[in-house]
Amino acid sequence: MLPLLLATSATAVLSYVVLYRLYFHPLARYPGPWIGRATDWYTVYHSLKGDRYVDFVALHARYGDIVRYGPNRLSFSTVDALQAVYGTRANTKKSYWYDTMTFYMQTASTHATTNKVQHARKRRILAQALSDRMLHVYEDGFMKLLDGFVRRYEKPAAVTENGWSAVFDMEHEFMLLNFDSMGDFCFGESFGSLQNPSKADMIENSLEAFRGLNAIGHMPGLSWLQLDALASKVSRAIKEYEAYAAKLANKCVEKFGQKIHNKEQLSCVFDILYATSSQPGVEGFTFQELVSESSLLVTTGTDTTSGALANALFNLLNNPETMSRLTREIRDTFSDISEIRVGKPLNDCKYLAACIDETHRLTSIVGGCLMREVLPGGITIDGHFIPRGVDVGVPYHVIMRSSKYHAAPWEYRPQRWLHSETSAEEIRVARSAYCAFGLGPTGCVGKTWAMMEMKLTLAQLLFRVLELSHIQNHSISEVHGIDKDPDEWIRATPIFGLAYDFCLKLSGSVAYRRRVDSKVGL
Ligand code: HEM
Repeated sequence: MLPLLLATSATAVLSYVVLYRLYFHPLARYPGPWIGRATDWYTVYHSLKGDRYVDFVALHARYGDIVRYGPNRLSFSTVDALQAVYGTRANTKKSYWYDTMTFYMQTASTHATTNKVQHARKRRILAQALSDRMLHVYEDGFMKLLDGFVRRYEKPAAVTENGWSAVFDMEHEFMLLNFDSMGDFCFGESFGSLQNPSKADMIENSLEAFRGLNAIGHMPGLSWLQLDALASKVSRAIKEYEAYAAKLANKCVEKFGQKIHNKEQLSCVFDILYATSSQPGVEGFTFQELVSESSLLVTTGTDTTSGALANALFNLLNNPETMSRLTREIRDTFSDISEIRVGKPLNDCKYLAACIDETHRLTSIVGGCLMREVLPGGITIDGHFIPRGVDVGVPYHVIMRSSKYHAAPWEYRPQRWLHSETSAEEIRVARSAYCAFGLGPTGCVGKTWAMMEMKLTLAQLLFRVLELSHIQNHSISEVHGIDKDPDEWIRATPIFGLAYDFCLKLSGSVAYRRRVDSKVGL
């Protein structure tokens, strides 16, 4: 009798919750899939499946500019929403989703800090270490790694008789390069994964494990139900990584004293953060915060930049004319590989910048919808008042491929960003919907460095390598799961799904023929 009573009560409560959410909730008038309006299991399912970036495209195509995809969640697809949700004056804060990071880390990094005051404090310090004028400090370390990276394909063993190299998984190759470069950038020493790829296992394990953490972020109840075993791998991977980062940080502190004593230049982000934090009157980072900040920079900076490079290569390989034009620009601008450095000639490569912008637009590395919680006082988006407490966001793959803002939005057309080929008005409209690096006070603080790494890597690669070709053929519809003629999107190889919301990586297995002439000194 008791079990029956309990089952009946549970069913009654559940029915009440579902009916309330569907018909009486303050967001009840907004359209969306009924299962999503009723429960966050909808989002958990898609997070675990890793297809939220595709799902948002389908949801907005079906329901319009506003979609209720969770009981308390709204997704928007307009420029007005971008500003209202993420802009400088947005009355929002990072949502609960970011707090899940602190389940497993001792101290929240800037990225994981949801308190606006604390976030602003950390961000001010971080911005000093990553400002434009610091680029030259980090440049030498990166150039050395990049040289080793490009040369690695020049070893005789990598080349077959007909001049083609062995096949490389370029997404993985870029990951090793960027992992090492972030080690150098953050702690002043490369992780050495280009020489020994197993050194990158730590980061690869943690990425796959983020799948569970991501799901919990969308439904905190999962952790109350002790289902965070889903993320136990995250916990292990992050602990292992934190211990490693703490070791590196201690080493940096030791070296810092010597550098000051010998009047040497401070050369890594940790040094700059440590120096800034030690200034009198500055509410700087504690040692624990320094470790957390630098180690988290490594993960935020590795996966994003390497993924974006992989996506750039994917788009170029699938658009041979664009590849030729870009290669011409690089080779007309530089007459020797040693000239490809940070500076004006590289910045003057307008087509290179356009190819990178177009890569971010069409194949944004940010997969899902970065959530913000509406603060007291609410916000108004496109004339709709959204009350406090609601989670709001704009999915990148929707807004950056919207025909409202971009002509032929599914085509890779770098010229859409060039004033010589596109009207100022079209560019203004497209820019207003461009958000690859986020916007406002929580936008990417590493953007300048990331863009520089991408420009240098692509320029060096296209300067040195004669020809690149995809080896394995998979259609883009396999990658994106969208209804698109595969012939338009030839030869893509999905390498990495979408374990974490923050990641869409394409590219694939690539072989190359190297350029053999005096200019590249081979
Ligand atoms: C192509 C490469 C990159 C892309 C597309 C990218 C994109 C983004 C985006 C969209 C955000 C906002 C995330 C959010 O709101 O949750 C972000 C934040 C951030 N990015 Fe990047 N990023 C890239 C590379 C980098 C690099 C190289 C670094 C480090 C040097 C970096 C450090 C950060 C940090 C620390 C934040 C958090 C900022 C804050 O909360 O104030 N990113 N990035």
